[in-house]
Amino acid sequence: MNARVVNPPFEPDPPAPPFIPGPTGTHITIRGLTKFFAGWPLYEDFDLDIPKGKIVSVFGPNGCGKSTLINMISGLIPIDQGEILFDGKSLKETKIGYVFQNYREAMFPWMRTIDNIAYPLKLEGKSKREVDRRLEELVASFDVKFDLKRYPYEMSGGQQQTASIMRALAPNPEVLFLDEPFSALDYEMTLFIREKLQEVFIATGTTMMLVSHDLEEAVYLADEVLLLTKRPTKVAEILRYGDPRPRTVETLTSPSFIAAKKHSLEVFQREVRR
Ligand SMILES: Nc1ncnc2c1ncn2[C@@H]1O[C@H](COP(=O)(O)OP(=O)(O)OP(=O)(O)O)[C@@H](O)[C@H]1O
Repeated sequence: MNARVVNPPFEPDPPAPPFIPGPTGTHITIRGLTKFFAGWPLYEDFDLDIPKGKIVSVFGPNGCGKSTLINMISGLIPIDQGEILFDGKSLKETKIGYVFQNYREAMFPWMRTIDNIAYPLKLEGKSKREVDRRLEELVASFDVKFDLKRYPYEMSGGQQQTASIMRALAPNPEVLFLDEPFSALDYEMTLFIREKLQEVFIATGTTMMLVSHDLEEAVYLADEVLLLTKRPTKVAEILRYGDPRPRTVETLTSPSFIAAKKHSLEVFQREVRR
């Protein structure tokens, strides 16, 4: 008689590896992050610790997944596998802000700029008094000289991006993600917004993750430069850069800045050629 196996033996999934927390001072812990696009791995079993109260610049070869990384951490793109925790909490329990490269599509065109900035506060159910107080604080800290009653499309690119950053910061996020926030701006506006961002960072200590194509900008703002490999993407190196803040035009010619930039460039070139 032929023995026929009707039900194959039950094989439970292998147990998930134990979650290993990051070192003291870690804000975002990423473990076993896996993401495939069209059957091709972009990230596979990727681990990373992002420190709290620091600016981390993400830099790496074209298409290595810089934007996808911050989009996965911020929940804009789903992950295939892995775990991402913010101070041990899930994304749902964490307040985050996001600044897009394309500010023209980031604002609601039917709302005045001031209402765009107030929008996340209203979503949180803040009273008119609380909203007005927070808006006043933001206007003061960004030294806003333009009319926020105008619609976004009536303002310059730099003014729109300033307003986008104000909106992202309005609810006092625990983490701010910025995807090439300066790449569509002229140099003067880039310098202005970069300084404002640095001032806000000094005042609030908000953890920030910044994707940048510009190595000078990436290093200038960073406490850590996260240098990535080509895909399947790994951490090539994490470069710590500790010049005191506020960093100024003089910083750009300091030996430590030049050394950090040179080293980052060497790692980048090594990875591009690999
Ligand atoms: N929705 C998608 N479907 C398929 N492939 C995708 C998708 N999104 C991104 N990719 C691919 O994943 C890779 C990483 O994209 P991503 O935009 O994150 O890289 P990046 O490092 O930010 O790129 P760049 O340096 O060009 O700004 C690229 O090869 C891209 O083509």
